[in-house]
Amino acid sequence: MTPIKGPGAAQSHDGTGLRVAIIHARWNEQIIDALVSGAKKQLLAAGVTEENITVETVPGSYELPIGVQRLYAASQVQASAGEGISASDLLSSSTTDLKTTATTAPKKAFDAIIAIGVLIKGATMHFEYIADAVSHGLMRVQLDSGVPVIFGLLTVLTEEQGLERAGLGSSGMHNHGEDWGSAAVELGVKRRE
Ligand SMILES: O=Nc1c(NC[C@H](O)[C@H](O)[C@H](O)CO)[nH]c(=O)[nH]c1=O
Repeated sequence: MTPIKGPGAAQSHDGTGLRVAIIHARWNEQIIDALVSGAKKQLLAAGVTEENITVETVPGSYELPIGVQRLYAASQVQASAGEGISASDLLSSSTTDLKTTATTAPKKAFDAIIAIGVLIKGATMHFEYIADAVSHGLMRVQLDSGVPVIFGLLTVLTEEQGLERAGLGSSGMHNHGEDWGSAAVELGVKRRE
């Protein structure tokens, strides 16, 4: 029987020419790395080129909203400044701890940004406060800036739940990062229309 819960039938969108950023926290790296790989795999499969995918990191999920905000703003400056200005020069001038891996500035601002983090419930209320702050923060950045921000924050109660949702568990659950990559392409394409 087809499960009721799930992302629905896959749609196909042409990601050619899209510029997408993946910004991820560095906590719980084994799960993070699998999620980032899954998202990147879907971006490439949709035609987004390697040079149009920028990967950034922040210390933890709590830094994702400011990281997304600063990264998008830097890409807008890049777009107005044109080629040749390295993104890291632009970012370093903004006294942020974000360092992009880009070497030359593509002309476009990001069409979509995927924010990836993994929060694992501990013995205190820290998990709840970060999850709430980051969820609202990413939504605010998305609506204020107009750039689609794909919500890639896993809020899991156990390590096993996190491994399962990164496609690393024994249940065969799919890698949720792939859903996020597909969502970034769809929203990026629709934003251009
Ligand atoms: O505590 N657990 C986690 C965590 N804490 C750090 C937090 O996001 C932030 O970086 C620091 O508080 C400094 O601002 N960050 C995560 O991504 N996952 C966790 O499971």
